[in-house]
Amino acid sequence: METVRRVAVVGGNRIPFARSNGRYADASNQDMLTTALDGLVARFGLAGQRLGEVVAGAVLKHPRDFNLTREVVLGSRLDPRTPAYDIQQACGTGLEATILVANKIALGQIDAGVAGGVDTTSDAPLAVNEEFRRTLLKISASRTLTARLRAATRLRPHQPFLPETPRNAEPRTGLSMGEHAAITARQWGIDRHSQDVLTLASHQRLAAAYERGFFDDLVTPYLGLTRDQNLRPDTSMEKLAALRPVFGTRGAGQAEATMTAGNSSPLTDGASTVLLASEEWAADHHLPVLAYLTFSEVAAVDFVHGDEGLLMAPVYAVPRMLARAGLSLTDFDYYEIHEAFASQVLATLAAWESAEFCKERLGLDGPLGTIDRSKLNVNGSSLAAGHPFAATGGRIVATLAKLLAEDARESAGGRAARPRRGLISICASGGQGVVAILER
Ligand SMILES: CC(=O)CC(=O)SCCNC(=O)CCNC(=O)[C@H](O)C(C)(C)COP(=O)(O)OP(=O)(O)OC[C@H]1O[C@@H](n2cnc3c(N)ncnc32)[C@H](O)[C@@H]1OP(=O)(O)O
Repeated sequence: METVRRVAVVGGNRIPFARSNGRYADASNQDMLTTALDGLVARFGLAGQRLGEVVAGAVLKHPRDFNLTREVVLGSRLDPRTPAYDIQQACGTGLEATILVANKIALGQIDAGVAGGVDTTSDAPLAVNEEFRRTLLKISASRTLTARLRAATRLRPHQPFLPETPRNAEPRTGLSMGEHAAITARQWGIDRHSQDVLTLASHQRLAAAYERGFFDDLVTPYLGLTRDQNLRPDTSMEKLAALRPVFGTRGAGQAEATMTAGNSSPLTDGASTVLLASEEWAADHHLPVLAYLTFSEVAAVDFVHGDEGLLMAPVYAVPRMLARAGLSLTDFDYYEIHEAFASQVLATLAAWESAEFCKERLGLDGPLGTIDRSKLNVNGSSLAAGHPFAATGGRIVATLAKLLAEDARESAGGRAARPRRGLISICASGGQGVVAILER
């Protein structure tokens, strides 16, 4: 059995995130992820190096992208002998990829690797309709001309013109992510004003972070974008309050619909990567360590048969992880809670603050705790930056690792100080949640 080693986050690189059908409308997943990876290679002097592995993925993937990540490695400046493969855990993909690479490093199976994710809603895959596809398969599998002609008689002129587009909907319920979040918002009584306050803070904090150069060594300009295209530094409570609700507007309770295009993350294109390594590998390559990935957890909720919110699985994953780590919810300097929707972040916090919920559902004696809001998403999150599904995890890991490193440097002035800690929480479709702890 190998010894468990500490896993270092060395750094990250992403491209600015673009609005759907915005600046990256003509870019593919492969183009974007290759650019993000090559930026990482350039930043850390990895050209020609053979890494342990590269793990990444996309939520919306074309059939042509058989092993997208391997194609990306072959198109990058890494040694082509670097193994690579795709994973998919919805919006948890980037963080799950990070955990996979980290686990192999911890077990001594590899010394360094890259985790990443990419998504485009502009270049989404289109499938031909099911009936047409089945007929084409039958024609191509037919062995004789007669059989082929017989299969071809099932073709109908309208079939080729009815493509199937991917829907941002949960297969088991047919509801969109936003509709699910609206149900949860109503269950938890999350009001419009609180959602807009969180949204405004996200934009203001992301803008401030860009202004002070925080992202200078995390984001590489691409196709004319130097910062996230969705960022609206000039947004205001008045502008947000003027937007009309877009989710929860049908059926019972429509009068209380609170979710708008402002307080929902937008459809986004983008890619991110993170370099992870053993401490020895980082030292051998003269690369400073930003932070360490110490714990992770994945949970799932039964949103199909029960009354659990689709995006509420992190509510369960976090306390389990805290119990294993011997920590409480308030033992953190920073909280990175992915902002799929402002209402979902606020419902998550409300659940942890509810004695009743924590007793009944989490088996605790009382509330899990209340977090200090000034420590939440201090450099903005998905409401402002956008949310290219699989790329969000890498954005968050790299951002938090750098934040912890900066903070440790500033607060200790070089002296040994208490460890700095950050919590990552990402909700994913399918009723799942991926969470992790970074320490410095
Ligand atoms: C998938 C997983 O596994 C887990 C998850 O993360 S779940 C989350 C997955 N993601 C989603 O579900 C995406 C949800 N978002 C959407 O579907 C779409 O963005 C949306 C339906 C909410 C809005 O779409 P849209 O109408 O095309 O947005 P958009 O045109 O940008 O904005 C509408 C208006 O609001 C305005 N607006 C948006 N944000 C604003 C802000 N912060 N301040 C001021 N105005 C704003 C825009 O300017 C626009 O105004 P005009 O019509 O006057 O131009």
